[in-house]
Amino acid sequence: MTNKLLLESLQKLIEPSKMLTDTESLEAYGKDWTKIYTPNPMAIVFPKTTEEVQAIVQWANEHKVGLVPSGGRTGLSGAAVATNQEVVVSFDYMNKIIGFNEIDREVICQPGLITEQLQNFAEDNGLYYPVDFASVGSSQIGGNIATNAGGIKVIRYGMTRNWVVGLKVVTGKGDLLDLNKGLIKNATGYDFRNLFIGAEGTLGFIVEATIKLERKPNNLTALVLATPDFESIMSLLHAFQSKLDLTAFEFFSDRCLEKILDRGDIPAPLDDRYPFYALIEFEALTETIKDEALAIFENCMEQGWVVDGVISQSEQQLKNLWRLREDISETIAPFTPYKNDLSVTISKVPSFLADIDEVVKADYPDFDVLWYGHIGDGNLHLNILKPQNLAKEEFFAKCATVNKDVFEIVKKYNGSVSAEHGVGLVKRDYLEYSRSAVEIDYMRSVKAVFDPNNIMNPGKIFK
Ligand SMILES: O=C(O)CC[C@@H](O)C(=O)O
Ligand SMILES: [Zn+2]
Repeated sequence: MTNKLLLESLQKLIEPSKMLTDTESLEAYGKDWTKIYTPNPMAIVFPKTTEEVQAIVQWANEHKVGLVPSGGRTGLSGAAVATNQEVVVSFDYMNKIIGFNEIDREVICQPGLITEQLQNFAEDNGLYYPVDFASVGSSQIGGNIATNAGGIKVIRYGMTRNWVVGLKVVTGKGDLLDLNKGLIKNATGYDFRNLFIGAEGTLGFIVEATIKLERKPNNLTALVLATPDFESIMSLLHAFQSKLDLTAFEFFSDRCLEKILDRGDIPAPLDDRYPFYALIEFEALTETIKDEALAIFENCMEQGWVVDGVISQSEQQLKNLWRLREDISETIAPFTPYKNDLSVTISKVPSFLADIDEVVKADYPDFDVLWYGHIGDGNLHLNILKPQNLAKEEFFAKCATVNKDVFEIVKKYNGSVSAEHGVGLVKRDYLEYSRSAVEIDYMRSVKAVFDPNNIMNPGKIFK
C-alpha cells in the first residue's frame, strides 16, 4: 500500500483534524529534548479516546507500521523520537483529570495531563503529588510513567512508580488491560502495572492512570552548604540523614554554579565560591527541627565538611536556592552537553565519581566537565560540554568512545547506565553494561508477548 493510501486509512480512525503530516509538525513531534536524531515520522495522530488508540494499534499491526508514543517530549534518552517513518501517537488531547476520591486520595487521569497540572490539582485539594523535576511544566504524566521519572524528591518519596496505583494500557496486540485498579494491596500474581511503568511504550500505551496523592509538606526549608571537596558532601549526607527526614539532598559542582550565575538572573547563594555545594531540604515542622538542622550545620562546620552556608528564610529564598540546582540542565543546554545519568549504591558514590573523573580528565583534559545530581539517591548527572571550536559530530564521536570506559566503571560498581532518564535510543547500545545478556533476552521475550509484531516504539531500549 502506498503511503498516501495508508494515511487515508489511518485518518478514518480519528477525527478529521487530528492527523498532521506537514513538515513543521513532523519535525516538532518527531523528536524530544535530546535533539541529536533527525526526526522522520510518517504522520502524527491525536487520539481522543481509548477506542481510537486501540484502532490505531490494530491498524499498525495490520500494516506493520511502528508507533511512537508522544507526551511532552522532554525526555533525554530519545525514547519519544521517530526517525524511521513511524506514526507518532500524541496524547495531547487525552489530557484530563477524570476522577478524584478524597478518601482514597487517588486521582484518575489521562496520559496527556501535564505533570504540573496534576501537582496543582493535588494542591487545590489540600494534597501533594511529590514527583517533581524541572520540566513539570511541559512533561506529561503518561511519559513520566513510561519512563518511571525520578527527579528531586526521590530521597523521600521515591520514583513515579511509587505513586501509580492503577493503569489502563492498550497492549501491542490492541487489548485493553485494566491493571491493579487503584488497590493498595493486591496479591494476585504478576503485577503487569509495574511492567508497563518504565517500559518506554515498548509493550503498550498508557491510556489512563490512577495516581495516589500524599499529605502536603509543611514549611519546606533549604540549606545550601559549600564543601571543600566531594567526600565532605557524603559526610553531610550521613550527618543530616541520621537526624532529620530529608525531602531532598542534591549536589552540584562550582562549574555548574558558574554557569548558573553567568545567567545573571539568579542571586549568588554565598559571598565566595567553593568546589562543591549540597542543597538539603527538610520540613521545618517545628522550631526544634529547624534548630536541629542548624546544630548539624554548625557541627559540620566544626568538622571541616562545610566551609560556608545559607538557610532559606522565606518562600522566595527557598525558590532561589532551588533554582541553583534545578536550572542547571536548561542553562547548559546551549553548550551542546553530552549527558550521562549514572547511579550506584550511595556508599560507593565517592570512589565511583573519582574513578570516572580520572578517566574523563585523562581522555579529555580540555573538556568542560560538570557534575551534579541527586546524590541522596546515588544518582550522578555527568555533563560534558562541547568546546566551541569542535564540530558537533566529532565531539559526540569522541564522547561515545570515552563512554565505553565510563560504562566499564559503571559495570564494575554494579551501577546503572541510566538512573532516571531511561534507555530509549541514547543508552540502547550500552544496556549490556547494566543488564546481563540473559536479562535482555528475557526482556525481548516479554516484549514479544505484549507486542508480537514489534510495532510499539520499535528499536527503543534494545534492537
Ligand atoms: O540534564 C541532565 O543531565 C539532568 C536533568 C535532570 O534529570 C536534572 O536532575 O536536572
Ligand atoms: Zn535528574
